[in-house]
Amino acid sequence: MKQYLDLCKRIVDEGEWVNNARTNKKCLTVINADLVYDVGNNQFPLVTTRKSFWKSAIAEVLGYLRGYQNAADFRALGTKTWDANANENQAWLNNPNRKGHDDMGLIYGALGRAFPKPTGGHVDLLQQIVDDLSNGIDNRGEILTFYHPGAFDLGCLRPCMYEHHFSLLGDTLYLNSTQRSCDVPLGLNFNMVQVYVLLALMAQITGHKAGKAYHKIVNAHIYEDQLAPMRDIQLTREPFASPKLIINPKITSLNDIETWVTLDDFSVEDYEHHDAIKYPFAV
Ligand SMILES: Nc1nc(=O)c2c([nH]1)NC[C@@H]1CN(c3ccc(C(=O)N[C@@H](CCC(=O)O)C(=O)O)cc3)CN21
Ligand SMILES: O=c1ccn([C@H]2C[C@H](O)[C@@H](COP(=O)(O)O)O2)c(=O)[nH]1
Repeated sequence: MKQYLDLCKRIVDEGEWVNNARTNKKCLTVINADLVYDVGNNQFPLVTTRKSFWKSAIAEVLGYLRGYQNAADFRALGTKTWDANANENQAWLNNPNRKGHDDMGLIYGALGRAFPKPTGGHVDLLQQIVDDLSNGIDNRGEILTFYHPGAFDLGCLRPCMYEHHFSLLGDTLYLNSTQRSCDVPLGLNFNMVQVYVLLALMAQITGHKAGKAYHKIVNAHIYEDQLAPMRDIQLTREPFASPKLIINPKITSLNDIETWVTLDDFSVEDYEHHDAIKYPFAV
């Protein structure tokens, strides 16, 4: 939580204004931030200086792992967070590749679970990584990537957290996640939860202890209309102690995640937080 607040404060104190053409908004921006989550010791990085809707964040991860590409599937899991990008973004609405209402196109897991090969066909990157790690193999390239520049015009948004690299040291699993662009008030509140949950789940289903997750952010920004609530409300609040995330121990395989896991398989204990803050969302 402290590292999150430090980053918010750094943007407010040292950020530079950058015009963003896609959203037509200005962003107060810094380059490079490195966050670390101690997953092995259950230091769940949930924001406490406002109410965090952590279930939505986990629903997004489950959708990515299942390769979903439709906002209705994300809603069925329990989050509406992809509705606006699927249905309100004018560039995507005008794109002839969009297949109707709620279609998100080739994004995130749709790529990671079926990455197109130059020679034709696809590779299921996630299944390969799960198989390797389950057999104790780390080939120094256990990389789940959602980044495919040739597919940018086939999806509603380029992936923000675009790469997750897993590593084994003995029986401990580590994760390095890379994010190219980060909406710190809204997106990062979720992305910290997601990096944490991804390592915890992958360790659980591949039979390893979870170590640390290292989260690299390149462009970290606050949109112009989010600055006042961040600076004048959220940053004036004292954080509470970190809560605990509990994951159903019956989740033991990728197939479980694909077939029966729901948000009921996750709970948070001892979550003390300040009131909700509704930040504007840039489509
Ligand atoms: N501008 C922008 N920021 C983002 O963080 C973002 C995107 N676009 N587009 C793709 C996804 C969608 N994400 C979202 C979308 C909405 C919320 C949001 O509205 N959060 C509210 C309420 C969440 C709820 O009730 O479930 C919040 O207070 O956190 C958060 C992340 C993260 N990503
Ligand atoms: O997981 C996510 C997804 C998206 N974001 C934010 C980062 C940016 O503010 C927008 C994406 O806009 P681009 O023009 O494609 O950079 O969404 C996030 O923080 N986390």
